[in-house]
Amino acid sequence: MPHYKLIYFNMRGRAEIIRYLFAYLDIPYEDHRISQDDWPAVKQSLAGKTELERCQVDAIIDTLDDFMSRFPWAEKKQDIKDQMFNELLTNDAPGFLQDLDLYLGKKDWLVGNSVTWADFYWDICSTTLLVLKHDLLDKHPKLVALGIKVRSIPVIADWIKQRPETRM
Ligand SMILES: CCC(=O)N1CCc2c(cnn2-c2cccc(F)c2)C1
Repeated sequence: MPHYKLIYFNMRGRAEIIRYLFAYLDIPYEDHRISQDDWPAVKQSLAGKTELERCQVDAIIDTLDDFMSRFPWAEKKQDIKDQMFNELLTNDAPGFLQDLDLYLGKKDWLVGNSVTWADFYWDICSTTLLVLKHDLLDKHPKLVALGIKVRSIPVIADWIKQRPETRM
């Protein structure tokens, strides 16, 4: 049984639904509650170094998630699903990727001068998009290089090595 650790603040908030599910399914987990005193240090380790960078990280995360959320993942009619996926990958993805490529520019990372979870999320989303369209990033070598940089971070590389192999 994997060891689950739920990290949130000492409040119900957005975590309580997860706590209910763990309780209902009788799944053991560590209910780690970050104190207000510890939050500044934890927050700094997770995101950008300034408020502006943190906003930029959030904006990129939401932009990636919005695009990925447009795919009808749960569509049961395969012909409809295929058509919608193809339209998104053919008609919408090029403009989305052009914008992201422009935003990355000549930087090493999407935000600031060190890795953030925006870079992580780009690698996660682009890995799935490449499964769907293998040549998707052929015109975006800098975006490909960003994914390679993320996956070369030792602890990320270790996770990828040990995670279950799944198509999506
Ligand atoms: C039936 C459900 C299903 O096939 N999937 C669930 C959604 C999903 C998959 C792969 N990426 N992805 C995703 C990632 C980030 C944001 C987002 F909205 C979606 C596969």
